[in-house]
Amino acid sequence: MAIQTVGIVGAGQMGNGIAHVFALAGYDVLLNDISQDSLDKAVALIDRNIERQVSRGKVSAEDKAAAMARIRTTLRLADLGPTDLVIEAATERETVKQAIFEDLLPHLKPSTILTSNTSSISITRLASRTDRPEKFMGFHFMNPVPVMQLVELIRGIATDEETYKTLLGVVEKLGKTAASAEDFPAFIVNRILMPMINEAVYTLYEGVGSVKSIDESLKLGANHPMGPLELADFIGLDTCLAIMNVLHDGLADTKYRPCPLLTKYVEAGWLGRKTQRGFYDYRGETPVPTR
Ligand SMILES: CC(=O)CC(=O)SCCNC(=O)CCNC(=O)[C@H](O)C(C)(C)COP(=O)(O)OP(=O)(O)OC[C@H]1O[C@@H](n2cnc3c(N)ncnc32)[C@H](O)[C@@H]1OP(=O)(O)O
Ligand SMILES: NC(=O)C1=CN([C@@H]2O[C@H](COP(=O)(O)OP(=O)(O)OC[C@H]3O[C@@H](n4cnc5c(N)ncnc54)[C@H](OP(=O)(O)O)[C@@H]3O)[C@@H](O)[C@H]2O)C=CC1
Repeated sequence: MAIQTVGIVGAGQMGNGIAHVFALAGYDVLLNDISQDSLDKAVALIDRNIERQVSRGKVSAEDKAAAMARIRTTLRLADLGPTDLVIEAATERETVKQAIFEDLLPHLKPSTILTSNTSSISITRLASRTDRPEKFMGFHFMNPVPVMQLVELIRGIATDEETYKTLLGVVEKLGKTAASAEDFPAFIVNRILMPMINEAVYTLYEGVGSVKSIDESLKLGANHPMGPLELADFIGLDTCLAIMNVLHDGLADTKYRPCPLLTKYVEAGWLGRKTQRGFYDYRGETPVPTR
């Protein structure tokens, strides 16, 4: 199936990155959020990020102007009805995602492919509550979307071959690389990455190391581009906790129990970079560890 128009639900860090790469690849993008402020911030951020690509000679000024002209925003979910592909990238909470699909379904044309950028939630379960489980897939981009090469494609139990092949073609057009994962809690990347991050939080909780020593150890001792606590702040501590809860509940194994310190940070509203405070405090000129 040919895809030209793409609706994106949720204009947070993932939604704006996804809009950025789709617009640059020539797709018409309609970005939706519940807050006008989030939509405005997302468009301003996309503009800044593409401008940086222009200044580095990676994108031409004409291509930037064309991409920005392809991005429209709306507060009304129903406006996404006529799009060919919908990518849901709202908060990592199953009830939020289910409500979005429920509200969207009456407005969708029958051929629209529905996808979720969820980090962990069952694609089969989300799909089963829609009228088109065969046209439903997990479409999992990595953060920051304009930089990361991988897209995980997750087929639910009912996803048909045409939907899978269509999304494979989209990933190719974006210039990214697809990896297929089976539909089990947190798929591949987060099944492996998130327990490591959670273990880093336990290492902090038990006093084995400080924020600084844990991050430095993994950066200098294992060549990770970011330390695990810095990466957790970058992803969002609410999202990290949500993924650990899905692993814990879905696999029923105590080895996935979320660290109580991670829960405490989320309960404090210290969600990482997006709220200016997490394992680091970002309110000053340079990040300062909070423990
Ligand atoms: C939770 C999930 O469900 C799944 C996930 O996404 S898990 C998270 C996966 N992501 C990671 O693991 C990221 C780990 N970190 C990294 O790879 C690197 O630190 C990084 C790519 C983010 C930054 O790299 P760096 O070398 O330290 O910084 P920097 O030189 O400033 O950036 C490299 C490039 O990325 C771009 N960039 C960095 N952050 C960006 C952002 N948020 N948005 C857009 N572009 C960005 C920079 O402009 C720069 O571009 P050029 O090559 O054109 O100069
Ligand atoms: N962060 C990461 O590294 C990655 C995250 N993901 C997944 O992507 C999704 C989004 O994550 P991320 O962008 O980090 O989260 P953010 O918190 O940055 O953004 C979520 C956005 O969704 C909006 N939103 C909430 N409810 C609705 C709704 N009903 N309709 C429309 N928009 C809504 C929020 O609005 P408001 O702020 O106004 O509440 C916010 O703008 C999650 O499923 C996450 O697991 C996938 C890969 C990587």
